[in-house]
Amino acid sequence: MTIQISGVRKSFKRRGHAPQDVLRGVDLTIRTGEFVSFIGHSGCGKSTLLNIVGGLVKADGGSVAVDGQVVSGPGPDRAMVFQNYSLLPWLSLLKNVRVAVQESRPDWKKARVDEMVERYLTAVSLWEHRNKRPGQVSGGMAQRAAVARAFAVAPRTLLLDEPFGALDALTRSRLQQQLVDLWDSESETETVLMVTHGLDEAILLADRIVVMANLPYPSVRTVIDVPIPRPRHRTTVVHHPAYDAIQKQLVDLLIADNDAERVGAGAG
Ligand SMILES: Nc1ncnc2c1ncn2[C@@H]1O[C@H](COP(=O)(O)OP(=O)(O)OP(=O)(O)O)[C@@H](O)[C@H]1O
Repeated sequence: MTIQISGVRKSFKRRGHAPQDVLRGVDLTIRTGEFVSFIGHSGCGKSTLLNIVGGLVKADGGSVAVDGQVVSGPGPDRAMVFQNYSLLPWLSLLKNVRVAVQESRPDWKKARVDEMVERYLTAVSLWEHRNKRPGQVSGGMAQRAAVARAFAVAPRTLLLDEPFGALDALTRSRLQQQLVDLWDSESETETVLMVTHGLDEAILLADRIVVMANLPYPSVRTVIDVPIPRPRHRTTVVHHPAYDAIQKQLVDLLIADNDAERVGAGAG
């Protein structure tokens, strides 16, 4: 499904201050089947943009259209995964996934719900832990349950907001692989948008990396193609001839943005 982001603007009111512009005219087209990462300094509006695409936050201006339909709220075609799992702590992993599927897909028969819940809890190796509550499992397992929950509603687009940011490096790398495997599998999920702070994670996973700019002009700074063929593996991807150049470009852009923000803050 094509996601067309056109002139999206957003500002937030701040008590005792002028409203803060968080996004000033974002234009971006995301094609069906793409994996797009969003990177930029803290506070540059990455989560806000993802939430606008997810229909959780309303833009002040501009629009997001999915396959030509303007987004006016959340929908089962777009599932989100957040850094803090956002599982319901009083429900088992199984019930967390099942409740989400039942709410998102009220038209599905029980057999279809059960099949999707089992398929994705099994795919993330949690079926035998399905009766445990989130507080009884590790952070990595809880995040796997959140990933299973997102895939189980069969969204065509997955929106990931720093999903692995709170995990240790080893767990993070396993989950990155599981995510790509699920995306590559026969899942209905075609397109992935992922906010990340990890340059390596962005290069490993993305077809394109959207670098967001900070104040004084928060928007899309540039979009970088990652022409590294799939399947990619973290141990080999770093040896690809394009890897170092992309990493350097990202570092340079982020440093330049830091400097621009300092100048902007000084001028203001
Ligand atoms: N609901 C809100 N009310 C007021 N301000 C908000 C709200 N949501 C976000 N902001 C502000 O908007 C700016 C952008 O926030 P956002 O979370 O989109 O940034 P981000 O790039 O995702 O940051 P991070 O990388 O730290 O998660 C921040 O200054 C934040 O404080």
